[in-house]
Amino acid sequence: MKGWFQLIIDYRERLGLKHEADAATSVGIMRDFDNNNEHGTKIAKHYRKRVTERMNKKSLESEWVEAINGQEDFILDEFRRRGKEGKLAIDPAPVFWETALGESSKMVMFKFAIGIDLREKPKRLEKLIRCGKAGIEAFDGIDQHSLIFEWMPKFIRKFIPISLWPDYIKEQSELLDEIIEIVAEVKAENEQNENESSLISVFENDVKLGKMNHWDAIWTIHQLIIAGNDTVAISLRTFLINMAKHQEEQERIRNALKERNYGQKELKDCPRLFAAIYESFRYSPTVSESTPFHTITEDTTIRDMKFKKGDLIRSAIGAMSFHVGKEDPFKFASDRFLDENGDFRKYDASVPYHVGRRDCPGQILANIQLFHISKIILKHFRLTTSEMSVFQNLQEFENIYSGGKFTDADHYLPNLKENRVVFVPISDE
Ligand code: HEM
Repeated sequence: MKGWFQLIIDYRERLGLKHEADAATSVGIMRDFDNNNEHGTKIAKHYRKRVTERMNKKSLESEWVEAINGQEDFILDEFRRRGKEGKLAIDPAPVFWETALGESSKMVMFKFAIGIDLREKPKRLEKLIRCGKAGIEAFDGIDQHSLIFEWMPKFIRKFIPISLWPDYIKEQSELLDEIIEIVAEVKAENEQNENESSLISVFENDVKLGKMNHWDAIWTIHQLIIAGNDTVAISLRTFLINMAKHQEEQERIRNALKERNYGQKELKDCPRLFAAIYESFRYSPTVSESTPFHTITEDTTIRDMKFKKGDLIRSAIGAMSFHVGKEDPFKFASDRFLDENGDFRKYDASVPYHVGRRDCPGQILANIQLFHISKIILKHFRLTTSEMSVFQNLQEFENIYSGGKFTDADHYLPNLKENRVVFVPISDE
């Protein structure tokens, strides 16, 4: 893991770019708190606390919901145009790569992290989206070429021409440059205006208070951008595919949304929609395994399996989801996530964001995005498809996923092979 970040730092040094930090912070952010990277561990704990505090602020939730609702016309126009008014089946994900992260104005993720309007800076927006996507692809779908580079001793690496270095290094360096510039802008703005309008402003204040340093703030924003981009886009795509494949479910959710004229403000205002989002996570997980940054904290035996303190483990999130509820696991049935009062029901085995000290710090924001963007789409479009197979057993389940080579687009997340949906405008029916 250290190699991944160290390579970006070495690349910048080779180009003569200023870089005071070593990879400690980023490694700490991405690895278990129990390792012996003291500075990284401290910063990882601190940044997670700050992200959670900010996400839990109810006063900010309405701002994000407003930001998403502000995308309604954009989402409507995009799907009508790309899907030729309901005549063409399209892959919805590219729209979300723009909306989940960006959109023309009030991007939710960037609004949360950066707090500035990128409408007048389309080049910056394009760069953040492109480099963020390249970051997660390189991180999760690491290939031999990158591994050899990461683990080769630095004194050998310095003789290798920069043109032969893996492409993602260049992109991650570009991303860092952009973040450095944005942080400087936010800092200048904060000097005139004391309020903490974004996570960057929060971190900037922490830098002043000595709780983190400048580079910790930069690396943390880098992590959030790469982790919060494709995950939301792919989850949205999968949810829409599941809606297109399961017409009755789709209709029931639409009816529930209509009851309040699509005015639901919070997740609890439409448990049926939230249940379907969780059923979609269960039925076709976005992230099928936790990160490998968890260690056993004391010797433990579970059934006949013995784990020793310090063992590295990762959870099979996808496999666990086959143990949620009593119903057939191969059946898409969002009712399993509703209790007898019709409220959302949780399960220990349903952990799309995993659990514990390294669980996903972006989950509140992600759920808000999934809920409100889906609501807008179901309001304006009936989703259909002719090309998707429904699976009834494990083998069929595996067959509908890409299972391809690392070079396949999107291989790093378990993606459905058939992913096109027809967006039929409801007003035109
Ligand atoms: C539907 C969307 C998302 C899903 C399914 C998802 C899922 C996950 C999962 C399973 C992990 C690993 C947790 C573990 O191993 O314990 C994770 C980690 C992480 N996620 Fe998310 N995530 C999503 C969206 C986001 C967003 C929007 C952000 C940023 C705002 C984000 C930031 C992160 C970060 C920084 C980590 C690493 C945490 C650490 O190692 O301490 N994620 N996510």
